[in-house]
Amino acid sequence: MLESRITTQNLSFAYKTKQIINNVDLNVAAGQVLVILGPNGIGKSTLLNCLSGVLNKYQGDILVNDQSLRQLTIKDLSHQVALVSQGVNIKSSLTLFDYLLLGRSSFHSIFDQPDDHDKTIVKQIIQQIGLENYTNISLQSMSGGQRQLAIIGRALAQEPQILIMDEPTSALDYRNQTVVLKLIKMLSDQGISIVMSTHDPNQAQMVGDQVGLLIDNQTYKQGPVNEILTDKYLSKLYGIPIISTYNELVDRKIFGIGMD
Ligand SMILES: Nc1ncnc2c1ncn2[C@@H]1O[C@H](COP(=O)(O)OP(=O)(O)OP(=O)(O)O)[C@@H](O)[C@H]1O
Repeated sequence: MLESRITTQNLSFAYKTKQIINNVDLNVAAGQVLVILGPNGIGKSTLLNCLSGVLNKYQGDILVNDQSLRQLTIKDLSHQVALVSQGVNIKSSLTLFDYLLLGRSSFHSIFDQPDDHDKTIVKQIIQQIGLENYTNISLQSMSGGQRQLAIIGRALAQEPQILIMDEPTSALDYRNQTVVLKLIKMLSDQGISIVMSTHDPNQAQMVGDQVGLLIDNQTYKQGPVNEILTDKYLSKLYGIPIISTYNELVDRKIFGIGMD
């Protein structure tokens, strides 16, 4: 199977004069999960939108394997990189099945109809995200959490090598958070590279290989989970005491907020 890594070189981005991302060098090896943490408004979505090609007026470079994102055609880009955006408010009269089929459009010319292979893939994905009972329900009739799962499903329908996920569990209950975190693990085991943002360090501990901290608009720090996910770094990142304890039942650290 084709595997892809994604790296950035001196990546910077500004909205007009408002500089958000400054000289970020990140790297994700094939099949690895990089979890981005940082306070509200620091630039996580901006960074992920650059990585997925949604924002393209950045400085520096983004490389998929050794090829610049700027050199990829839209079709090649959509086969390499898919974005799971924070779109729980999308209103669409499309059924879940047809919405996911849209994710297959880059495999065909605009005059082609989806074929049986596309439909089989979409059915499999609907099972993976646990929405079989909603196959023929319109997106606008679904709950926010169900729509978040649908957005993940549509990205998977692109069969990307690199998945960029902006807070993919933010609207989900504990059970569906587990569904998505297990899916992330399974996809990375299959060689898919994943960059996701979250506000929950516990998720970084559960699925991350690497953690990237957007500390301020000038500083990005990336390293292995064990090195970066420490009480000291997290307390500094959020400006409040963060205290972890080891839980032997789940065999990992659990992070909590320290309140005096
Ligand atoms: N289209 C835009 N035009 C101008 N400024 C923007 C735009 N989108 C975002 N910003 C600003 O850029 C900064 C970073 O926003 P971004 O959404 O990337 O942060 P974030 O870390 O994802 O935040 P959150 O955790 O709250 O989702 C914020 O100050 C925001 O106000």
